[in-house]
Amino acid sequence: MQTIQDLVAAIRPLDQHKQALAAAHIDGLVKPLNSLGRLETLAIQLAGMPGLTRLDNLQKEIVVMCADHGVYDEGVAISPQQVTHLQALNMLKGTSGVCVLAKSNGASVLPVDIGIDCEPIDGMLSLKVGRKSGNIARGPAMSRSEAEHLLLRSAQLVPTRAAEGIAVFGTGELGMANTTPASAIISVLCGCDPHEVVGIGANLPAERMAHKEAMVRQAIEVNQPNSADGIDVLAKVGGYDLVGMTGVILGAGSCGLPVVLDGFLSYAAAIAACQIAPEVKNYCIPSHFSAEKGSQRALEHLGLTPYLYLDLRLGEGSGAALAMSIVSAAGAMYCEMGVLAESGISLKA
Ligand SMILES: O=C(O)c1ccc[n+]([C@@H]2O[C@H](COP(=O)([O-])O)[C@@H](O)[C@H]2O)c1
Ligand SMILES: Cc1cc2nc[nH]c2cc1C
Repeated sequence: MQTIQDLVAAIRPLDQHKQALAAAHIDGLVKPLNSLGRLETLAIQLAGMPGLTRLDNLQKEIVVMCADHGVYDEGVAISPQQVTHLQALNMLKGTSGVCVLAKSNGASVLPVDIGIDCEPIDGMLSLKVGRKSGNIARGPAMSRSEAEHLLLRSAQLVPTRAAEGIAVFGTGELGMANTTPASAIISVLCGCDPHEVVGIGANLPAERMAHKEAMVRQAIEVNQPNSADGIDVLAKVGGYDLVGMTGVILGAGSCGLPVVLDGFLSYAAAIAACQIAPEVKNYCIPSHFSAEKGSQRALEHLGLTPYLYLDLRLGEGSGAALAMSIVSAAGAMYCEMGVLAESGISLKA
């Protein structure tokens, strides 16, 4: 993929003919009509994706974009910044929350250093162009060319992993303070006040919330991001991990493959991806409703209804990992259920 334009142009609409055939197939399965609810609409969504050749035995992977954020220095998060580095090591060891949930749902985890504030980590894929993004409360997170470079490199991970058999991608992240840039992205692209979207992140005390909100407001004022240009918004008030997630979403769309979103950070990335290429929404599968404050607003903007309501707010891709089992179940239902016509059952009394 040479340019962002190529990436966007490769995102095709879902195949409506295949979807109509899939809907008819599902209606003929041995069950009352529509009784598998959203599992049925999910299978129809998957059936329309040009990159999926089969729906059974789907191989799944969560790509965890790990990065640090300059805006951490403004006191917008309480976890020590080194947690990004230390928890990235746990990603490699398999002891992080997402690793455990991915394993129990038959998915692999691909941790990526896309800007952790540390020396290169042995055994970890690196797309790093800097050790942490710029402080958005004082200037841009990165240059436009850095954002474009990282977007393309992240998108390229999808065909690379798809060549190894991965069919379903999940968006994960890790980055202390990243709910601050995510709130800024959502405020700008949804056209709403920061007060509507700024939340506690990883347990910011109530007395620091007004300051975090002020920093989001300041970031937008200082940088003046153009809400009609998703890349400008990501570069000015985003962060490396958020750009990486946006790249994975666009990359999945360009390969005609599904991408399962995680929580608040992936809502921000998905909103940016949809600004850049609206067609990519068809490839997005929501997972859970994050407990972060701005979730309702962000999901409304995306027009997506999550499958799981579990009060999760860990991030890392943990909710995407859980929802992978729903994606697999939709595929199994589609491929393995018996058909009414061969069952001797008539639905009419
Ligand atoms: O996924 C979510 O909805 C979510 C909500 C709040 C916090 N997080 C995680 O917590 C970190 C960001 O929180 P904070 O307070 O440091 O901005 C980052 O590593 C995220 O993975 C994640
Ligand atoms: C331990 C820890 C793990 C995390 N995973 C995502 N954000 C996190 C924040 C903390 C503090």
